[in-house]
Amino acid sequence: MAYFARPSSASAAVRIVKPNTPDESTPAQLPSRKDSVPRQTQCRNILIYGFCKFEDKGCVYYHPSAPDAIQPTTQSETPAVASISAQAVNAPVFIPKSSSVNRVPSPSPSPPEYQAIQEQYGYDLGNGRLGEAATQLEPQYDDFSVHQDMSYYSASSQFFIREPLNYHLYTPIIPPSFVSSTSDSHFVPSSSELRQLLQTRSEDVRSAPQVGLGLPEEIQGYHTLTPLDTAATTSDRRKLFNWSSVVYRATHKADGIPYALLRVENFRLMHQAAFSSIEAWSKIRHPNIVSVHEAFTTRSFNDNSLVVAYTYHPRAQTLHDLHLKPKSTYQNNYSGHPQPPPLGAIPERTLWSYIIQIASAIKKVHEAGMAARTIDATKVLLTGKNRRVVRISSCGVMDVLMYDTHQDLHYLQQEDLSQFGRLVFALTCNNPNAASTSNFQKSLDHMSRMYSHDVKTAALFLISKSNPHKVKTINRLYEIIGSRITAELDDALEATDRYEHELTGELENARIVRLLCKLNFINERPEFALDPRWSETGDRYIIKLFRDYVFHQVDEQGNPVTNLSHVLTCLNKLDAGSEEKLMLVARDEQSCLVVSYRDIRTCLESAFSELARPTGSTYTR
Ligand SMILES: Nc1ncnc2c1ncn2[C@@H]1O[C@H](COP(=O)(O)OP(=O)(O)OP(=O)(O)O)[C@@H](O)[C@H]1O
Repeated sequence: MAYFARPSSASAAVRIVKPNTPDESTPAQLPSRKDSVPRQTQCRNILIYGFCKFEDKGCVYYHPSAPDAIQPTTQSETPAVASISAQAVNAPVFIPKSSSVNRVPSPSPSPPEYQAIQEQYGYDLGNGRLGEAATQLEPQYDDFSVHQDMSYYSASSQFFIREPLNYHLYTPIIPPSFVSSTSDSHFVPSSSELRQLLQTRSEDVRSAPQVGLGLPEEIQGYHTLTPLDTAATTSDRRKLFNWSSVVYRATHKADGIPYALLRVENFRLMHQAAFSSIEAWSKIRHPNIVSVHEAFTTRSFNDNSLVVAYTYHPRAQTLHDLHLKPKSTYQNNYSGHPQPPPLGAIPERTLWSYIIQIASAIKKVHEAGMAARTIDATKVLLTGKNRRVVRISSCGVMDVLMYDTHQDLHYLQQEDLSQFGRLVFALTCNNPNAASTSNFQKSLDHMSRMYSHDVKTAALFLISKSNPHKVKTINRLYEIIGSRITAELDDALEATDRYEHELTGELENARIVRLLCKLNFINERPEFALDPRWSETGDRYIIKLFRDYVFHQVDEQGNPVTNLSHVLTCLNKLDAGSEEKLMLVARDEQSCLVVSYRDIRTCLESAFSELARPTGSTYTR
């Protein structure tokens, strides 16, 4: 067998090739200085295997006695060169046993060392969502398969040992022990449901509008108007005070982002100053308030319409549609007897979440010297089922509509709290009119039976009349609900952990995509620099063989191996520049190269920078 050191300084690859007969030549496969070998260079077999089978059979490299052997880390001297000996050329041909057996053992570290690293850092070769995807795409690959490379550290001696990756370059998934719960929680659904949720939202944003609705093509830069109202007919629509309103989803041409347009029909703006409140609202940013962007009037709907543009929350549902629309027999079911929560009753934990979030929004608005004026089940949106975030919508529109009435701010703020109280009554009793005089006592009894004393106290405080001795303010509500805020905060923090956990799983994806892009930029570019053998020589050839190793392996029956975890493992190691060696086999199986992932990474970087070089590159045509 003949060994050729790849003379390029960029790579320490060991090339093992079938010897050529004198008239055979493979100029393109071997680097230009291929016929010289460094006689004083330590044989790479010593480095890799600890011995060289061919030491006495023609191997031209230096074979030190055991104590003299140069450790891999110190091997950086300038190699001397020498010609290949005749024996070397006639050495037996290396024939790989099977194309899938490409692993080469590597000397360090010891398995316990690696295990310690693994335990300490929770390091996972196939980490990330793509790792999960592997199991999803390939159900036949069980957990063991995804983590098959970790099996090197089983007791069985038939497994090879791998070097650890540069684990500091990796971001392991947060170990489950640090995430209080990875299952469905108050705020965050299970991983797969979260995925589905995000997909449905994205689908919602891209859904095509109905045709033939006679809506304007574009108003004030907003196009693709799609009505969002759930009312079956126009007459079923609720009124916004005395005005009919309709909500559209529309995309703005400047940023391509969808917005919710609230249109008030037949409204004539008398004073431009009425828009001053919209300006004030557009400065309010709060997680429980649907952000206001702008307002304008238009005649595009063949009337005088007022339009206010808000942030669009895909798949948002009003609390009314979710909890109060008649769909169960529970509505107005005041039997007077204790009863289990009926189907559709809001669990107390959820109710508190709503109360705390709405209170927080009102506090923000009142502290800004404004009033919300739309604390109503038809205007509070739930944006996401598990992540029970509620947001007050339609803010600012009442200020414009009622501009002429000049209402007192204190009165409006008191009214916000009363509206809030009526909302709590409605939600606890599944009845929009639960706080009306005729229903009041029955509703209170019902609330007492179904919910804790604190709910009743908060609801009564909110609908009570303010008096000089006991002024009703949002801050006073906080004194009542304070003890419940801790649970909400805990859940919110847990949700943050969960989201970070989910995000971490996605973190590596970008690196993998970048690597794939680079590989694809480089591979198969016969036209580059008018050189049809561009991919067949030098660094590019190694990259091409690596691509085959990663993607084009076949099993013993010749079937393509489509194991995504193998792909991810290889790409992760390439990205980390692991010193681990692998054997790359030419397609004709007549030659192979032993290289480290670090070598391949160097080749990749150099080939890519050659491609990406702005000047001097002829690939600009
Ligand atoms: N900012 C928004 N993002 C996403 N959806 C929204 C937004 N604002 C309102 N919607 C949706 O638009 C629909 C209509 O909102 P609207 O305020 O008119 O409610 P409504 O009074 O219940 O309507 P309806 O006229 O159907 O009775 C609701 O289903 C609501 O979920």
